[in-house]
Amino acid sequence: MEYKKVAFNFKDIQEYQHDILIAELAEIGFDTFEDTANGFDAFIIANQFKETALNEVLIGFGDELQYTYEVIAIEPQNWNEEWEKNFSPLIINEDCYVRATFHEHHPQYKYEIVIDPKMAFGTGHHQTTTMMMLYILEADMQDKVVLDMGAGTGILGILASKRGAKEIVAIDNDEVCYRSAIENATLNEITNLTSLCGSKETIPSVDFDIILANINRNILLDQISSYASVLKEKGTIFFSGFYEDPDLDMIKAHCAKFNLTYVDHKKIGDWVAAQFLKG
Ligand SMILES: C[S@@+](CC[C@H](N)C(=O)[O-])C[C@H]1O[C@@H](n2cnc3c(N)ncnc32)[C@H](O)[C@@H]1O
Repeated sequence: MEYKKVAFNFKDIQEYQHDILIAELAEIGFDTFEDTANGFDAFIIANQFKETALNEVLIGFGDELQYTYEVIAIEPQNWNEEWEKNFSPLIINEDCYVRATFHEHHPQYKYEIVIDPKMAFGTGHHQTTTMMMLYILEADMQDKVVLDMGAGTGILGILASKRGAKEIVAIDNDEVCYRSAIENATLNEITNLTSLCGSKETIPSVDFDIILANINRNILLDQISSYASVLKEKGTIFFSGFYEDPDLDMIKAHCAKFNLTYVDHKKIGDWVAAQFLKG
């Protein structure tokens, strides 16, 4: 997935202006923001970036804001190269071992997952993936029908399968991830995972027992109603890809509109994962 970064520099931006601007940028598709010394960087999927929309937002501030900005294309990262350079096998909760094809096989672990990430996200090392894996390890997965939304490498669906899930539908809107999930399922001899390329409109009309979605706050807010409509009564959703403040409260409030009740959440570093129950 190609991204663009818009690097903003401000002269004396007030906190309330900073918050309003971020909220308005989120409305036009920016999904991640990182504060910098003199402003912040805002990230957007490259083909969603429209400079006219950005300028309309900025014009709305009139003379209140003095700023400069620069639009920078972010090269798609070759996660595989990065991973091979830096990756060591990962152990989660003592019984789950994630390794690459070039690492040694260790049969003593109850759940061994082999991942070849190529350009897809999902090796278990990112805090959001780790927390989702912890939820999967704690949950009852036996015979469950699972949706893995924003599947990346397919790591979450693969773990769900190894924990006894009956059927997994993995969906990603990135063609590379869609193929990566198929390849990784094969590497792990998983035969009950179907990988689909698409987004919320691709979700099949199946009654899911469990939904896994590690994406980002804005996409989750946009897709929660679709998840709620295919989740069984008393089914569970595990979300990640967002921060505690203000994202968790926004997600809780939106879930409540669709009869999804907050159960609990985990936090590692700045990242959060949360569990909701239908009903
Ligand atoms: C943070 S990664 C998570 C990957 C993996 N599930 C994990 O937990 O490590 C988010 C994934 O969501 C996918 N994605 C982003 N927007 C999406 C959308 N609208 N519909 C489906 N997938 C999306 C991205 O391509 C990416 O692979």
